[in-house]
Amino acid sequence: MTLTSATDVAVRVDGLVLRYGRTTALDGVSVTLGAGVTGLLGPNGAGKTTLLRVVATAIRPDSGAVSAFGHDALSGPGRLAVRRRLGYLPQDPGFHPSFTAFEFVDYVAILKELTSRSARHAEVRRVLDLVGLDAQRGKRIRALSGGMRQRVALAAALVGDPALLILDEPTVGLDPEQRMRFRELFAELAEDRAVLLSTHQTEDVMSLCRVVVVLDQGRVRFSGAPLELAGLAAGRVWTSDTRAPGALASWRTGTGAYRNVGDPPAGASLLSPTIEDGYLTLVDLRSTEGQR
Ligand SMILES: Nc1ncnc2c1ncn2[C@@H]1O[C@H](COP(=O)(O)OP(=O)(O)OP(=O)(O)O)[C@@H](O)[C@H]1O
Repeated sequence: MTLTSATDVAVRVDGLVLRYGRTTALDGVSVTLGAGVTGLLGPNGAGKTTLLRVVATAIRPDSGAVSAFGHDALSGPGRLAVRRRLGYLPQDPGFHPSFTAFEFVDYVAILKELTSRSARHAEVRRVLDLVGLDAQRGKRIRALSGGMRQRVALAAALVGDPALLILDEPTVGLDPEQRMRFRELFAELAEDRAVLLSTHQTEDVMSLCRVVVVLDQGRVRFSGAPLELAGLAAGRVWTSDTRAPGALASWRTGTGAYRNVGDPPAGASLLSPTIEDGYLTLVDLRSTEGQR
């Protein structure tokens, strides 16, 4: 199945609950993914990585359902069918530092059941080329920069041309130029694929995502277009000459004026909200800081 329109559902997650001991990491999460990039935002510990790992079939939930491309991802045969169609870039890809970039991606390709050596090697060259690492393919991973390692991990996720890409903070630690390159690549890949992207970068969400899901304490707090998320803060962002003590967030900007998010005082001079402002109105970071 190729995803031809944004309304084709690739993945359906329904009522996921997952506990680690006494911590409830997912508390009844439901989401659907179609073609395009779905961004996952949320504070540290919100459950983003846990959700990605469930969709990637790396861990099982305590309850709930996950289906992808019409297969039940929680049953044995369904799980295998789903695994064959997904690529996963975890936060820690488990590199063996003495492997070369080529060897690492080749090793992943073997795990992905590409048994013909020549076809597999052609695929490894294709994905390394796609992430711009063709010239570095013989370099050992320990000798690569952090950004290049991220690209190796992305190449590994792209082996076999998966219809579903699951990316856990793929742009962390990248410089702005590399982030831009990754964005270009994700946008291109997402034209006919479902991409689930966990990130703390609200600019990535604004520039890439068709849908953004905000998770907080294991629950979906928002699901909609990035502009709708920004719109939640309409009328709640204002500028002032001094810090606004009652605001959810108040900071002095480079111009010397304060930017405030929260309930404005009468007569405040309002600003256009960003996606970050919308996020701040949903997730009151002050109420959760002590718990994380
Ligand atoms: N293997 C584990 N054992 C016990 N608790 C865990 C485990 N993995 C995650 N948790 C807990 O589950 C909750 C959700 O964690 P998760 O890693 O999914 O959050 P996250 O949104 O990805 O956070 P971050 O933005 O920091 O990566 C947290 O309270 C975390 O401490």
